[in-house]
Amino acid sequence: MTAPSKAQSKTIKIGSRKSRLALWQTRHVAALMEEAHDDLDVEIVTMDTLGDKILDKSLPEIGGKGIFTAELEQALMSDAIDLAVHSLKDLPTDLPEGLKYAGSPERATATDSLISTKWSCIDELPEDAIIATGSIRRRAELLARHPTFEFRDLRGNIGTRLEKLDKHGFDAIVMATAALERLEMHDTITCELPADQYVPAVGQGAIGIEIREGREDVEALLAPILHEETVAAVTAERVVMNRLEGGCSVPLGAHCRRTDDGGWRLDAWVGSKDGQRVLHETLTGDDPRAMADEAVATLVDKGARSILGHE
Ligand SMILES: NCc1[nH]cc(CCC(=O)O)c1CC(=O)O
Repeated sequence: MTAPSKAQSKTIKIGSRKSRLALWQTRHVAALMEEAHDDLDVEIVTMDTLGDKILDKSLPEIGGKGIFTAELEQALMSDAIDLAVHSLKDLPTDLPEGLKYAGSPERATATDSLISTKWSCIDELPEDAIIATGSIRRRAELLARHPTFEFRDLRGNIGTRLEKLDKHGFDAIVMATAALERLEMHDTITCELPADQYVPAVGQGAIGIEIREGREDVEALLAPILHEETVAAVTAERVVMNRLEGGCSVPLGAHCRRTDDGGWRLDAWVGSKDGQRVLHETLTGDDPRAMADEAVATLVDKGARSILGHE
């Protein structure tokens, strides 16, 4: 007998970072699991990661993969927690030996949004606008279309970032739409940047659940809360990132979504940090995984690796 009987109450420990967004996402997963299973007790275990502790450096400066995940991964490895909830965007594609990406619930909005108290949207910004963003992808994508914009680094949790907008006199900041929606700060959004022009980060807007390999018990509990379409889309995006060796330190975006006719569309974007050299592939079809392979092959053919600085 492997499945616990329904009458037996089971406790599952979910690991989470402590930020408001991380806790929102973890509570969301906990609620979905409790809804899907009678007699499941969910306990949330919070911890700080390197990315939470070091706030005075940019992400590429801190360097390395997994700066938001390593501490949670140690807890997974020792079974101190049964699953870890991440922003999928922060979960590297190559995971430590013995751990795996278990899937995602339904994705929220994947786009980036512009927030400004001075201007009504991106095309209204002055030529010398000062934009704050910690993301080299956002910077490169904005520079590709608006080469005269100036940039300032921006780190910290969402609340801190919003405070800095007026305090430092920035013209705008750019953040993930999903984060603002989840924290009920949708009102602060000045405009959403269209995903077919400003291609979002791989996995943006999706929650990623990580588990230890061999935990079939946890996989069985997760099965009813996973969203097939989301997993297919983000898996294609993660293939693009993995093949192009893109972490958060190279300007790379990939966005896969269903189209109105029931097919799929994949946008893959790579650029140089200054936005001067850009490749953007758009594919449609019915197999996201195959479309990812094709996008990578085309991008590599057109020189993606040299643009990203890998050769
Ligand atoms: N790297 C930080 C991070 N990781 C996930 C999100 C937002 C939520 C998401 O994309 O799912 C953010 C903030 C941001 O990009 O503005």
